[in-house]
Amino acid sequence: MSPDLTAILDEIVAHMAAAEDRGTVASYIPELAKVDPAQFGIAIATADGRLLTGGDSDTGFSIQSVSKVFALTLALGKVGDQLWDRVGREPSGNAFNSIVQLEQEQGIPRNPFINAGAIVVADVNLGGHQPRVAIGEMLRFVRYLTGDDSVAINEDVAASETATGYRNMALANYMRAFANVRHPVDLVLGTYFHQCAIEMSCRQLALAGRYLMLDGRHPDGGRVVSPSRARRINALMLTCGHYDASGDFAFRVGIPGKSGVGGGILAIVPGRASIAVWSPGLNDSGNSCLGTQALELLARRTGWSVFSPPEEGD
Ligand SMILES: NC(=O)CC[C@H](N)C(=O)O
Repeated sequence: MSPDLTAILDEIVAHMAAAEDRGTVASYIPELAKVDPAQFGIAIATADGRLLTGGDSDTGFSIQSVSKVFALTLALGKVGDQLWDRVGREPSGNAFNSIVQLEQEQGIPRNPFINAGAIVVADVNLGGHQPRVAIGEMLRFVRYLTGDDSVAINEDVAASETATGYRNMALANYMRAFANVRHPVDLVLGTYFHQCAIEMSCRQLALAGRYLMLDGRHPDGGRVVSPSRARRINALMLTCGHYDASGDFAFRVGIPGKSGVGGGILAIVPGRASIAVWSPGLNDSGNSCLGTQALELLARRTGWSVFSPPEEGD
């Protein structure tokens, strides 16, 4: 029997409204520190074309590292498997902005979902163009996936991170020393900071993720990526999407997911659902505190962990 998603969403929204520990809003990007931690939103786009929403599902937030999924998809479209010569596919076991492995591993980041890996991906997406070309391409891609041309970049957030992104500057310069960043560092970071500053609501983000639940197809019938590429992106989300808490997320939720310091998480249940949750307060690993709890409850109520046996009749 398929789960009663409306009742489950109501339960999740009520539960999150009553939560006392809501985590801490990211403050290292000053513009993000201004966001009200009381908010919580959720949206579920199902494979059969429904869209269910709850809480602050239409409020825009900074997608931050969730953008790494879309950037990876674009970069794989440009250079294919050659990308893996420059970025690994292993969980890092370190914080999202860590630099420690880069020296031992000759400037090759562990995976495309930590900052170092996403900076290499941005370098690929820059592809000899000016940042505004690469940023425009990214925005058009996300709008196409969402089916909504109102998705935009929050320039204040991009400027805020440009002014304070010392760690990312260090990572990019360090990789440039290994020739794994090939464009000037300021251009690569300009691209990266703007992709992180894309603003979306849970409703828009759940819609944008549909190609990953549909084996690489856009719901309009077009192909975004091949089925095997969609499966591989989902595999990376499961193993690397929550930094050094990826194992814990797989243990508690069991669904491929990618988080961002804006408090958003995109989670993909292959063949079933594309889910976006958002609550700005983060836990110690930099992942949304209530967002993680909401997905844990959702997975329990629906049986949507990818490790669950298929439902009878599936
Ligand atoms: N985890 C994140 O969302 C990090 C993204 C952020 N723009 C940064 O580079 O620090």
